[in-house]
Amino acid sequence: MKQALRKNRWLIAVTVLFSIIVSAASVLIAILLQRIIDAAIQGNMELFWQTLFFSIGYVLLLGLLSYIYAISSKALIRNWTIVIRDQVFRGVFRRNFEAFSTTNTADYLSALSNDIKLIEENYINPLLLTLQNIVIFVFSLAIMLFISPLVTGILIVCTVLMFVVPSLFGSALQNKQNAVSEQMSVFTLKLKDLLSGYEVIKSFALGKHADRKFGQENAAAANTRFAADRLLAMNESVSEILGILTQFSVIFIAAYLIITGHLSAGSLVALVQLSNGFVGPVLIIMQSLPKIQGVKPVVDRINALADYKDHSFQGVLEPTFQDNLKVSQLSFAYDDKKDVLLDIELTLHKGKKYALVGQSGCGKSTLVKLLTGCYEGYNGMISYDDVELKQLDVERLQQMVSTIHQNVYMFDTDILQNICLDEDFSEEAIQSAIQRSGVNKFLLQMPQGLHTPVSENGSSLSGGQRQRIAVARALIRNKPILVLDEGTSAIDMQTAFEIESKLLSLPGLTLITITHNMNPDILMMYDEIIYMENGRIAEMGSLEDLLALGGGFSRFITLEKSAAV
Ligand SMILES: Nc1ncnc2c1ncn2[C@@H]1O[C@H](COP(=O)(O)OP(=O)(O)OP(=O)(O)O)[C@@H](O)[C@H]1O
Repeated sequence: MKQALRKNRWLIAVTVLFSIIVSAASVLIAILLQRIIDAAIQGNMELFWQTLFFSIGYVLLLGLLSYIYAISSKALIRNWTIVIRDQVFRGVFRRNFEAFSTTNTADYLSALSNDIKLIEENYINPLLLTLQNIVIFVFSLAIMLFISPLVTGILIVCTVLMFVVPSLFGSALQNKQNAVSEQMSVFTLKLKDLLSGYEVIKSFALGKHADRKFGQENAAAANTRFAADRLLAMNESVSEILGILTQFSVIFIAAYLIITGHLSAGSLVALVQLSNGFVGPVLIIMQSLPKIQGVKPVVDRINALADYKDHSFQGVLEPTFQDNLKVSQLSFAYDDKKDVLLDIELTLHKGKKYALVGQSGCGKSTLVKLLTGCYEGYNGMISYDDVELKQLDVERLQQMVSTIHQNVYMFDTDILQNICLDEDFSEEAIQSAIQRSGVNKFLLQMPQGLHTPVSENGSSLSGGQRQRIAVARALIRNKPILVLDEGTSAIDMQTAFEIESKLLSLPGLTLITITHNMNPDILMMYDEIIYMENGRIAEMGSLEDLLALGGGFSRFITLEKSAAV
């Protein structure tokens, strides 16, 4: 937040300056009114014309100044919104894999939309209003003191009373605003869940259930907002009543002073006008301060997201992978309760091909995530060319690895952009990647070819087509390490075989394939099969060696094959 405001300091200065000028100038209306009324009562035609011409010029100038203020304050809000959204977005992407996945993405969405809007409405706007009204208040006070110290004294007493109100509502409102933000976050989360689950809801005919769930969340969000608005309304009404009482006091006392000959009629009009400029600002400040106070937890949350610093993996050494990747006595638990990986000993050599197999949940994906620097909290050692991973610059390490996941995310653009992902590649590289991945096979059926739109998360493509695009995405980058996390599971057997065979024949590439495909024709092409059981490496060797061993892997492959039949 502070940085976002600092970046706009010139615009803030202009806005504040014009806010002061416009506010001060608007107070002078009272003096003009006093002069017109007194001129009329005294029958002073010269003063009348003088004041009339001055008033016309004054109103035109005030209009122009107000316009400049309005434009600069809107530009300030626009710039602030751009900067703060950018900062929150970058803060989210500064999170490492582990930190990112501990928060639901709906929370990030809610912060970037609802929370920023809440801050604009309940922090930035009230802050500008408060400043403007402080200026009006001070100028009105000065002129009123000049016209009638007695009336001013009474006004001050009433105003002190009015200031007590916001402090009564402040902390209650803070809790309510916080609840609104939290409830909106829950609402966004549920809504995202329901929309993402569209297919499941439709295919299981769960429309009514979805309606009911949405209805509950919708009502809960609206009711939480209403609870905060109810308190705001009470705060505003109490302030309003106090304001009216104050104005009545001024009029009655001023009227008394006119009757006793201590005040002119013009001064009464000026005092009434000034009391508006005195009470009005106090009212606005009273309504604005609780809003500013109330939205503080939301501001804190946005600050925490924008200023997020990743303290994991502080290593700075340039990673290399000339020879090997070693793992020694590696253990890991996600939640400090149960070890997901235990005493892993492993050496992977550059250019070799490894198949990682084992029952679902035995820790295959977790092992690969640790090898590629996704989680830092492991015990034991992972080293690239004998340098511990924690000493390496992990961002650069991750640039050496391409991963093809089972569930491929597709951006809502076309096929080409989903392969290149905003990077520039030569025509030759693109053609080579689409050939080797098998993308060319289905492009023939598409009139727009590589420029065919894929729709939201690739919904206009089949699972296999999405996976082939993911393979092209990885191949075009030519990284030394490729992780295939069941990355061809949705492709037909023949194409999957072709793709995997091509990957297996790339000489410099180190391939780690997590697979449930127990086809011996493919498995025999791997240099080593790493068979895992309950978080440990149970067996490791070529297909031939492991089958000859007749241990856990042999039983596993037999079971998998019979399950597939
Ligand atoms: N982010 C996470 N937080 C907590 N536990 C997790 C997380 N990811 C995985 N696990 C747990 O860790 C264990 C190993 O999961 P992992 O995904 O590594 O298994 P896997 O062998 O790759 O399974 P599969 O073959 O089904 O993909 C499982 O018990 C799983 O529930």
